[in-house]
Amino acid sequence: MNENLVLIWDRCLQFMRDNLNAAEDNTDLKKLENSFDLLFDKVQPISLVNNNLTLLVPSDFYKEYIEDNYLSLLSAALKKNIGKGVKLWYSVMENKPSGKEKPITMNVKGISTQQPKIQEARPVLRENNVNAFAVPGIKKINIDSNLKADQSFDNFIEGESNKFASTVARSIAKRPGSTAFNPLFVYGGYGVGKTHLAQAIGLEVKSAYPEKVVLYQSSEKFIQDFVKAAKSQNKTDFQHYYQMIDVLIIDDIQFLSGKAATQDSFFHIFDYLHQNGKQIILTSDKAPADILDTQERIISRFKWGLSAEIKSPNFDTRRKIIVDKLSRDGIELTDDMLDYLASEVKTNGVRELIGVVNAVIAYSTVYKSDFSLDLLKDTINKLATTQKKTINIPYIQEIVCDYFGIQREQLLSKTRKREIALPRQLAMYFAKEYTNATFTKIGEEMGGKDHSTVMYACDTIRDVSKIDKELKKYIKDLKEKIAQ
Ligand SMILES: Nc1ncnc2c1ncn2[C@@H]1O[C@H](COP(=O)(O)OP(=O)(O)OP(=O)(O)O)[C@@H](O)[C@H]1O
Repeated sequence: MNENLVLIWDRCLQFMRDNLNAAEDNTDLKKLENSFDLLFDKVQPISLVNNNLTLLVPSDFYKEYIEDNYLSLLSAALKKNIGKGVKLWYSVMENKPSGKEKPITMNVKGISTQQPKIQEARPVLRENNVNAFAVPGIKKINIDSNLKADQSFDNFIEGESNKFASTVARSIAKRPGSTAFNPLFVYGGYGVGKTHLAQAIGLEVKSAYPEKVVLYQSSEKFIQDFVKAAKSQNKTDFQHYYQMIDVLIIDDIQFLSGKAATQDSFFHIFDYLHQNGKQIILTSDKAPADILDTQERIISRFKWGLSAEIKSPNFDTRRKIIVDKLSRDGIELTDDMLDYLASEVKTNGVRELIGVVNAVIAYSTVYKSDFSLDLLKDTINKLATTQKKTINIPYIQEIVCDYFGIQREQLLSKTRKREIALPRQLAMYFAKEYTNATFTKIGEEMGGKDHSTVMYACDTIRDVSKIDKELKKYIKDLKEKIAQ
């Protein structure tokens, strides 16, 4: 790289940094200070020819984030260090929608210090292409968006584990369907905040653009609706319904695995929405490449926009979440208590952390000013003991196998022999009764059974136990054993 260019760019960065640091009275700029190095570390100047400066950026996200947040600062830095009339170009590294791994670069015009106007980065994504599934005469309808008011950006604590995903989410919420992040594919482990973030986008869009139709849907509901529609020959209506949505959020998209017909329908909905500049947000417990039994054309579409991972929160983020949650309930703990909580409760997801904080809130409300570090430690120990007794699917399987004297492998097998099939149905029934697991999740843990098999098992046990004395006794005995 040209040494002179490096020096000039360094001076520009320094100018921007200095001005962010000085912006004590401007909270918006102060917020940007935190992301400055994170962002500009990955940006390189690659040429400066005839007042045309080209920056190499890892993806469209960087270009858009720079232009959304640093436009005037960057413009001033270029003017000061290079002179008037500098034109800025971006060279964007990215994966092609075909899913090919090899990065390509693409030159995109950016700001000019004469006319600091934002240029469209990828017109091809924003064109209103003619779409193959257009149905004339579709009218907007009022639907329940399935959004929960408490899952907003305001309640979402940012930290290293989710910084990237939440920054992108906020960008999308400002301009749904008009950024390059379409679809946004958020993935990560259990309870790390994927649903919360996806819901926050929906809420923000609804508040900024009330006329937009936003729909949050679990993939289970999507699959159930599809199956119902297919049975009653209403597949076209099903598709049309989803094609009316402006911002479609589908949670836990990995559950579409192995459902070829639902995938076909999803494919058509996806293409229609994408081609019409509608925003699609998907969450999953796996990265696109790790999702099994899903058509390649769908996996490649997952990669078209942006995949953002949310990881388990680190100490700092856990601490911030705890402080935020407590303060909402008007509770203050001392620093050593907060440190203790954040370091001891190292659950993977945020869900368990919130469970523990709720218990702490309950105890501190009872003990008030007597709630000390020792009492807090005691509370956490008690919780740890109770948590060991948590009823989960493997625990239910163990009890059922013990009771009927069968092996776990037999329980999870496909055999339809009554002496195995009945315990299996009972295990499914108790899994639904005693855990929060979905039908799909239970099916997965019961040896890869379909969610409809689990639904059928639960219905059967419920119905037959009303008249069958033997089954009634099994249920009574097993209930006692599970609760012990
Ligand atoms: N960063 C965060 N700030 C505040 N609350 C959070 C955060 N992350 C998660 N939560 C809370 O933790 C709980 C679990 O989060 P959420 O349901 O979004 O997880 P998830 O990743 O979708 O989980 P799953 O894999 O089970 O679907 C929710 O109550 C959510 O509000």
